[in-house]
Amino acid sequence: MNKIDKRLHFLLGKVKEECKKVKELSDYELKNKTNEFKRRLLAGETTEDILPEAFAVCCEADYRVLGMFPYDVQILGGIALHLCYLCEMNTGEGKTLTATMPLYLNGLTGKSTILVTANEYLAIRDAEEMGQVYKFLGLSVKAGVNRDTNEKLDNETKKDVYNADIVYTTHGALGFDYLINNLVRSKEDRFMRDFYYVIIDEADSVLLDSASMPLVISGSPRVQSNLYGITDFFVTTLVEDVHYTLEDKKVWLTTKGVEYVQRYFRIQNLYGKENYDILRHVVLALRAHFLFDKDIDYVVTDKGEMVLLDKSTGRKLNGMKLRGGSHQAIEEKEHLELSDEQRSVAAITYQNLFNLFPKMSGMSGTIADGKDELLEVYHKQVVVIPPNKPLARKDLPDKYFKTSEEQFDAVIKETVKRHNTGQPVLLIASLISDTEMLSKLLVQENIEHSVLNANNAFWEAEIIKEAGQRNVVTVATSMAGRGTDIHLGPGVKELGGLCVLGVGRMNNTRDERQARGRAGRQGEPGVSIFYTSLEDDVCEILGDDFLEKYIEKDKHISKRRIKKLINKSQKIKSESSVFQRKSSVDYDSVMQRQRTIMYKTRNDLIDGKNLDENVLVQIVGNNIDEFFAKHKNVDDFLMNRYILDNLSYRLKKLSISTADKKEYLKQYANRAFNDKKQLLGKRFSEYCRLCTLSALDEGWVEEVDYLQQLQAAISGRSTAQRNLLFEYQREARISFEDMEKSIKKAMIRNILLGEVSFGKDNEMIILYP
Ligand SMILES: Nc1ncnc2c1ncn2[C@@H]1O[C@H](COP(=O)(O)OP(=O)(O)OP(=O)(O)O)[C@@H](O)[C@H]1O
Repeated sequence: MNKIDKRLHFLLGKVKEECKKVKELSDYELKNKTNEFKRRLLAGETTEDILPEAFAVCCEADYRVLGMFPYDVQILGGIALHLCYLCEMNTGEGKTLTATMPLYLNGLTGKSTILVTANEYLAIRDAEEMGQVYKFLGLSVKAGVNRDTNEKLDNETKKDVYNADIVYTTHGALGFDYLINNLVRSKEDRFMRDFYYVIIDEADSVLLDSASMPLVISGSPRVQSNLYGITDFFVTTLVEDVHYTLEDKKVWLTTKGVEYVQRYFRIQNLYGKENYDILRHVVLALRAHFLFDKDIDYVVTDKGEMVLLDKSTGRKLNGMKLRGGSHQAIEEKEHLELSDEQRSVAAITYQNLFNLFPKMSGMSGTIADGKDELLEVYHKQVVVIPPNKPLARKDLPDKYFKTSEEQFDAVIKETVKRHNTGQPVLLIASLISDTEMLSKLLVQENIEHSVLNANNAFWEAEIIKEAGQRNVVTVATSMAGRGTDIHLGPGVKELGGLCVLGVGRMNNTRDERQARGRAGRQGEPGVSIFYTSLEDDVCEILGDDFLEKYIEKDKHISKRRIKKLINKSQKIKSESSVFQRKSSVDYDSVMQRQRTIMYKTRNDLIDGKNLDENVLVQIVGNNIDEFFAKHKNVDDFLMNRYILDNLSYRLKKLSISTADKKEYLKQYANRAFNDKKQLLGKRFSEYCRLCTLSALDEGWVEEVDYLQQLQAAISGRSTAQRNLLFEYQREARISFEDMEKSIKKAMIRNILLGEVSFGKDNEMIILYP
């Protein structure tokens, strides 16, 4: 037993001792423990000190309210979660109940305690079901999402939600709320407390699979660029390996390609700042043509709309847009009407979101597969909790086929065979098109079945519940592979439990283990088999030409060879995902550093931190110095222009010498500043704060948008000679400095040129220049 396991078992022993004592308490006494714990925490005891007792109280409440007493392994898991490890517990071991203990303990601190689950259905279900326990013990609990995902919660409701002792929500809702909470303009509109403790359910899916897709809040549309059409055509004239290189799902221009762009667009240096827009559009068009495939990455609907597909589940991602112009570039390639290109107002990745929690933990049935990456990126250790009962599921060896035709044929034969005995069968495929094909073949065999590839987690979960009944056949995309609890109907155990048939190699082994994990829950019997072929989506990475050679009609190829090729493809695929995620961490750390500074400054301003007037005067002076540095000859016309644009709408001649123009402007500015100060009296500092906030937001929104685009543009530069990350960091630093300068200008302009009036509650209304 290693050191961590020893500590967990030691604490488990303590909890079990306390459990014996707690059993004797009346309901009233048990509930009263919550107040006692809160008092003791306030008096200086730590959560670790009270862990054994608090866990015991929660176990007893779990039993009295839900009829389930946590097993020892669940208590172990709960302790590991409290100690902020990432916890692997087998699928079906009861992670939902496990989480009640650490959530209760951390909820006692009065600090924000949150559990994020994979979808709205689970968040609402768990808040309701597990919520009964917390309510019984006197803690409040809320779900942070609505049943109807289109219906958004308003800020007042959100305040109520995030003030609850324990919150169940989804990672998406939490991320967006965090961003929205940092866009508010006044203290009263804030609805979130500082983060404290989080448990991430299906942590590998959130921290790894969803990690590189940032959450982005979009604002007003950008003016539509007319470069999409030209660059789209231009890209069709390029020759592979002469003008561009395509490798491992990446594409970039060769030196010859760069020269060709320069000739074609008649520009000197494609990488010069002045040609940034051309570079960006060429890169976008290259990616649209060579990295995005119709019917695999996206579909075009009858209405002529491009809709993205989720590669791991095959779902249509309605309403989801690629960022930084990629969406429009693909629309252009497909000759569709271009949708509005929205500016990014705020963005964050999950990695950075969860790193904001001083205490972060997670659980999943399949997290140990990613343990090295999790340690490297999140500095988090994975702890594997043994199952309560030994696993009785039989995971049979994968079956290998040359073509998808043979593969589907074999799956259907196996389904028919098992179905004839009454055993329930769950077929899980990665792509929507595969589920449709399976369904067609089942109809031909006259087998009744349900197909789950819709976009509604509530509905899905209800149907999948039936999947364990006698004679039931269910076809689903891998979205049914996580978090769904399939109970066996009467007599099914005797038939061997649920049979999971996986169709096609998945992108990583974790998804496969999740799919198998629908069977054999809680030590029940079950069976799983995967059917794979060279035409599986993962094998695409080997290249069409290469594959065609093998798939040719009459050519013989041994099963061993097929197995080798498929294993290799999955390995390449998951390694390239790891690489992509690591590079997205590096890129995002730049934005994270900037965001930390900006949010801190913003929060200080919203919280009423006053600006030092001397500093303001100094900024005015610096702005003027910079103006003179930029313009060698400042004549009267330029001077007046500067005054009108920055200092005052009314030009008046001051009775001081204009011999030293710089000095004259500084005096002018000082007077304007003092006039404003006099006009506003006591409310001057509040006014300055609001003006600064407005300038800050304007600058930051531009920067966020720019960084999003910069990342897209940079990724298309030749990787051979350049360190892309380094270039990105350098350009990001320059743009941050530029932003600081423009914020300083805008804040002074706002202060000196802003028009103030007062509303009926005497609130300040400012019309910014
Ligand atoms: N201590 C317990 N006593 C009795 N039943 C339990 C206990 N713990 C969990 N269960 C039951 O076990 C089932 C599986 O629980 P749950 O869905 O939380 O598993 P899971 O670990 O989240 O699975 P997955 O990894 O698939 O999400 C549920 O039906 C639950 O009611």
